[in-house]
Amino acid sequence: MANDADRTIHAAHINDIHNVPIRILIRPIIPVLDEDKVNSLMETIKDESTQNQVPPLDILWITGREGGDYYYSFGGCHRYEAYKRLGLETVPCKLFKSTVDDLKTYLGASCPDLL
Ligand SMILES: Nc1ncnc2c1ncn2[C@@H]1O[C@H](COP(=O)(O)OP(=O)(O)OP(=O)(O)O)[C@@H](O)[C@H]1O
Repeated sequence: MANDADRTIHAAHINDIHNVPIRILIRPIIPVLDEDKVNSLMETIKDESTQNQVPPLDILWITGREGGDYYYSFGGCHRYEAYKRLGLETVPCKLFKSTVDDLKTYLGASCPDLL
């Protein structure tokens, strides 16, 4: 049985991991990165025997008024950067179906008008 302490609140009941194209992820927050950590993660991800040690990113999946899908990503800054620098097309993600109200709790007045 999985250890609940290893899971975030968002992903606690979501088990499916999807390979999501990195180009469709919306990341509104500019991270402050620890370069050593990004490099170390790149090494771990590159090696097939260790890449499963890196947990998937948690994504807020929001459907807009016109039916479009928006994939917001907040945490996982170092993992995201490592996948991006490796030139990988997709990133393992857990999708959490969310609403614009959820998004507002992250973005406040910067929240886009999706609904
Ligand atoms: N070489 C590695 N360096 C750092 N973390 C690693 C490495 N290999 C596996 N991991 C795992 O990857 C995850 C990294 O998550 P962590 O919260 O530290 O950073 P992040 O979420 O990518 O960035 P941030 O917390 O800044 O948004 C951890 O679960 C850690 O155990």
